[in-house]
Amino acid sequence: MNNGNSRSIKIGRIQYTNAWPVFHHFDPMSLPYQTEIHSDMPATLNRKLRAGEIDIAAISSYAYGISSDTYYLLPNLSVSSFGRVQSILLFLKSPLEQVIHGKIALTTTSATSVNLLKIIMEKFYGGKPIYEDAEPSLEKMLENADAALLIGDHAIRASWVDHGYRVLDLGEVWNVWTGHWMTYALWAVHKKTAEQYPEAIASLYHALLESKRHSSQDLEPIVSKATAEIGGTSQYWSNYFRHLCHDFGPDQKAGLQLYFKYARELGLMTEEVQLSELPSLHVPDNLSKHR
Ligand SMILES: C=C(O[C@@H]1C=C(C(=O)O)C=C[C@H]1O)C(=O)O
Repeated sequence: MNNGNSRSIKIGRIQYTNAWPVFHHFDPMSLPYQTEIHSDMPATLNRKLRAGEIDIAAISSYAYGISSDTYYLLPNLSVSSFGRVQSILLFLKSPLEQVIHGKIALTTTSATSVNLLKIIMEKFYGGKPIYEDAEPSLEKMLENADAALLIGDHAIRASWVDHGYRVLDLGEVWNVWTGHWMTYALWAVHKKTAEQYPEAIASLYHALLESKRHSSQDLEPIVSKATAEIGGTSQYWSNYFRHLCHDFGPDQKAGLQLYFKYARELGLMTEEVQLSELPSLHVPDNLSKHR
């Protein structure tokens, strides 16, 4: 159905399980306007949103930070953790003392975590490693690097293999050093799209919130789906989803602003970031089936 929109709204969906609680019960077909779903790795969605190839997406919080003037944030949506996240992992082939001055292979799928790793290596550990981008495949990455950073399901699968490498959970390291939350992903919409199609974006936003609410009340559907599609036990996935937080309140904002501050201090970004949220809108009945 096309309810007055002259074109479909293009939505970017992170393929990794960490975003499932927000997307699983989100049915774009139930929205009263046309949509197009782009299901991709975070780094691809960052690029597509930046290029205007999509209108609204879950993207790396770092990617939001460097383009925050052109996007609105969808309030109270994120992928965050307080401490261990279990899917942002540095696998160490060499001892840590060697890694911090050695070579680290970085997954090409990430933006937040590669910069979080730089903050940890350089600001917290006082090192200066060489970084090299690589496809997310642990053994290949470690062929000529001292350590390898993987995120999302690539990290989860690699953590199940009995390879004997020491593993650092970057959510945990961040929390130990700062006492803060860490936010890895945010939902952003082009200001232009939000201004042109305010009701469509508001109803889409409400559908995402509704999916998040549904998942938080009952993890079973996403736990079963993850077990069937990725493997592992239902205990593993229940524990994984329980440790993730998909809200974005004052505590998560404070942690993310500290990350942005450290990133600026290291020259990884230049501007201060205003977290400007989508202005709240009344969703007319005919545009929301999700209230
Ligand atoms: C929690 C995670 O957060 C992800 C990390 C991202 C990044 O490093 O840029 C982007 C999106 C998130 O989905 C994860 O990868 O497991």
